[in-house]
Amino acid sequence: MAVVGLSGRLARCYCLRAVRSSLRVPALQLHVSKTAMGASQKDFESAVNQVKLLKKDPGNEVKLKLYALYKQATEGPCNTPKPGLFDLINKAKWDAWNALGDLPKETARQNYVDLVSGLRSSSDSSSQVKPEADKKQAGYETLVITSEDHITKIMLNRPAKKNALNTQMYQEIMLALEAASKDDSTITVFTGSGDYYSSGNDLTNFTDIPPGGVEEKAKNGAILLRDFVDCFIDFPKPLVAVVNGPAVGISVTVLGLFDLVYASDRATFHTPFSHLGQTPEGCSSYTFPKIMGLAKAVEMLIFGKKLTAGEAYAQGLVTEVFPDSTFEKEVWTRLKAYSKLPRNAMRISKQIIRNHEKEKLHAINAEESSILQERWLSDECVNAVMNFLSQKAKL
Ligand SMILES: CCCC/C=C/CC(=O)SCCNC(=O)CCNC(=O)[C@H](O)C(C)(C)COP(=O)(O)OP(=O)(O)OC[C@H]1O[C@@H](n2cnc3c(N)ncnc32)[C@H](O)[C@@H]1OP(=O)(O)O
Repeated sequence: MAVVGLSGRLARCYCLRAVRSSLRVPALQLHVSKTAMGASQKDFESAVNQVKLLKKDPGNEVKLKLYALYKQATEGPCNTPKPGLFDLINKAKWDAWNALGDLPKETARQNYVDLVSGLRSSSDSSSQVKPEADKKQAGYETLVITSEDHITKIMLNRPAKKNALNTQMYQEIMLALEAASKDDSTITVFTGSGDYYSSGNDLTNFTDIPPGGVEEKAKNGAILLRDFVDCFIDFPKPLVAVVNGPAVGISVTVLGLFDLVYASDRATFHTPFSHLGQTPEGCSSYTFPKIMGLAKAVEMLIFGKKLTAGEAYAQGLVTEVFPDSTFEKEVWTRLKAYSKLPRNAMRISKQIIRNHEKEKLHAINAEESSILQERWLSDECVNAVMNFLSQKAKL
């Protein structure tokens, strides 16, 4: 029977990954924040000096993070041969640096500065009260959330996996949106850490099969998807996407539910659903034709045409495109100005604009999720996911 076959193949995928992860040192996840404006060379040099003055030893894990960020900030991606298996210290340092992948130098520099600033405040801290600005919210593993200038920034933070959304990240985003809807910020911003905005659904989500088998997996996935997209439909404040790099799959489709989409000219927008044996989600089957017209929506959603930032702007999916070199600076200057506008007026205006369609969007979301539940069990989808996972397996 087809289902038994699929289940077996997914189980084999799972084993492949288990072997693979047992052979590899886990990637370091850097939970450091990147403030709105990039750190200057002077800030970076000052942070390098401050490390020497720390009163408390920060421990090996943090020292490795500092080492890796320093190397990435000064030399770029890891460019030295991997040390031998028994050269433990140099191997740990190499692994930490290598785990940063293509993280841009400026981001590494900023993350270094933020990490040192966190270390300084925790080492001087006991008696000090943290300033209101730039508070990093604790308790999230896949996100870095900061609040500054009445802006809550939710940064997807799995740069080594191109910010692919795993189950934990979906859940944390829902929690973060719930918290942001109630905090005193005026606007909420999504962005990505590293060179990608997001590579969409983490395809390894498909490998973790529960005792109820692939049907239960698909059912849980559909519930998660529906709940996740509902949070965007219902979000009451202006929601802004700062698309710092390529965006794939669900990270593109939900953009139709955002109020502003600012893109770097490095960003691309790709929804390869047919290639993956899947179908549109995030209400894109409705929002995309409405935003860009049926012909262009079909090109993206059925034929998987990848748009440049300029094309996405021309088709109305993106509000404005900025040169990558000035992207962060220009966008955050703009957002800081907007965040000073009266909070209630913005919230009520959003309600007036969006409320007519809420019910319809919820119905569309339910339908898209239920269709995907079936799709995930199809041969087409299973083969596409297996194909990706086996190409990426480094055995
Ligand atoms: C429950 C709700 C479900 C909602 C459903 C949503 C549908 C979608 O979102 S469909 C879109 C799914 N995404 C993709 O198909 C993208 C897959 N990834 C890629 O094609 C490529 O990785 C890339 C084009 C994004 C980047 O290629 P590049 O060569 O630059 O880098 P890589 O070496 O491939 O990636 C680095 C690292 O990251 C891992 N990774 C990247 N994307 C994903 C992903 N979507 N899922 C899982 N893992 C991903 C990749 O495997 C590499 O990991 P390793 O360094 O460990 O090999």
